[in-house]
Amino acid sequence: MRYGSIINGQERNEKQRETLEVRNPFNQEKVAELALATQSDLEDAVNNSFDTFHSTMKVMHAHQRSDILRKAADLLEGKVEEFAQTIVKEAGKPIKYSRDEIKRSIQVLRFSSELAKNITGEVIPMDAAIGGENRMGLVTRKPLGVVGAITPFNFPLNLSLHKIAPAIAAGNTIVFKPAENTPISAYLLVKLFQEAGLPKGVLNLLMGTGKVGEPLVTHKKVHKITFTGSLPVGRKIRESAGFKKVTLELGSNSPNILFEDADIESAVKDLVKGAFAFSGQVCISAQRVYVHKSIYDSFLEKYIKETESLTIGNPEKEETDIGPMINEDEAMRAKQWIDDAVEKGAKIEIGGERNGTVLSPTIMTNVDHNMKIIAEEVFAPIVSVIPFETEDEVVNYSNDSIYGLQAGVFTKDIDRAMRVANQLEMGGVWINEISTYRQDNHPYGGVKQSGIGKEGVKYAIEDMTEIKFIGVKLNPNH
Ligand SMILES: NC(=O)c1ccc[n+]([C@@H]2O[C@H](COP(=O)([O-])OP(=O)(O)OC[C@H]3O[C@@H](n4cnc5c(N)ncnc54)[C@H](O)[C@@H]3O)[C@@H](O)[C@H]2O)c1
Ligand SMILES: O=C[C@H](O)CS(=O)(=O)O
Repeated sequence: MRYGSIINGQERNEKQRETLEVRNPFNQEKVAELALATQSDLEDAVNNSFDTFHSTMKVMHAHQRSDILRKAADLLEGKVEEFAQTIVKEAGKPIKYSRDEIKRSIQVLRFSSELAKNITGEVIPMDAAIGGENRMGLVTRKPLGVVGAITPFNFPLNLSLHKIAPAIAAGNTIVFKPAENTPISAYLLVKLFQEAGLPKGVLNLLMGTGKVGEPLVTHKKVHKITFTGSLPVGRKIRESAGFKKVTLELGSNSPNILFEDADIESAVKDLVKGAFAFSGQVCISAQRVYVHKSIYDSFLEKYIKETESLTIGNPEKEETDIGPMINEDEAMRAKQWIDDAVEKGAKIEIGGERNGTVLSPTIMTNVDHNMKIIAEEVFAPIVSVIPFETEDEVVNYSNDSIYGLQAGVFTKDIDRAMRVANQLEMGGVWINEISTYRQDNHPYGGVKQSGIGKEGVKYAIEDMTEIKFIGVKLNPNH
């Protein structure tokens, strides 16, 4: 199948277009061909989104936007398997995790549908200021206009919906540039919205690489860029976006801390999933596990044993826990980071083997903060287990990073849990839960170089609207 951009409801898929192949990361079979967008498609998409904002979207009421989002959720509920199988093929995500992603996506649509009807403002007590008597002050929320949404390969449906659904709820139009390796779910999503009754031009789709992402970021008619992806690209976007609002959801090297009173059995099970789900290609994947020295040996032994029980192989199979990475270059890069750490004195406790795009789940010890597998975002099935002695020490270790997205703290002592949570330089901290856990309705987004702004439907809507003050001077004699 060949997939093209969709602008004002029309697909642009002519034969003479430059194309890009999409290959199944597990077996390298050709899954699809992408008909790439040109500079003139980009102009058309942005202009059409701009015009649609001023015509269609400005007169579309909250209850209509809410209905479309709810209808999209209902339709997606009937297509879980079609979308899940697509993500298996284009991203190599094991089927059970692909289905989880679709189920979360349905919730994102439902939260957005509900919140579309609840975008409220406030009334300011104007007489609180001397001279403010007989005045009324209203704080209202207005949509921004055209939102440019640029998304990554690893949660191609849910992370796209975390931008598109709140943007629609808030009354914006969207130019959507999905990752070039996972364009099919993006295409199906735009079709799903068409079926749900979204007017053409509200959601325009541009197929292509960063080459089409760049001019979207700098375009004068785009009011906001919401980007999820890597730090280097995020940095570029920040520098070139000018006065636009920018949300950046970037990477991390998430720490998880186990104190001596942690429930080891359940932490072990959760941290296997937390480090290795989708081969660690999750921005909040458990990358650093700090374990109190009194339970270190026992934890490590159990952690290795549980990791041994994972099933590695074809992501289409129900029993598969670990499938491929997105491509061979990425698997080679990760393997090289392991080798580099070993050269510097690290030990592989389990894993460390690469077969094409598949890297076996790897636990490392004897690591230090100068190794890439600790200091940088590993984004692969590699986790390091590190002993610590004191609370201060582990807080310092955890904060010794350019990133700060999410962390996990495991202890039965609530005072300690809260003390540590407050000291961690993170966008979010889970207590007795892994860093990798995310619900779609809590604020989500990093500090430091993990990003700017928040998602989680309510918070994305806040970032996709502008506060507008309206003041009225009343005549007390009327
Ligand atoms: N914080 C989060 O919520 C979150 C969630 C998922 C993934 N991520 C991060 O995403 C990364 C992995 O995803 P990826 O490999 O698809 O990321 P990536 O940065 O390579 O690509 C993301 C998107 O940006 C586009 N792009 C590339 N260059 C561009 C440019 N110069 N201008 C505009 N757009 C450009 C790509 O085509 C793609 O659509 C990891 O670093 C991961 O941590 C973060
Ligand atoms: O990859 C990072 C994602 O934000 C994880 S999740 O889809 O939000 O759980």
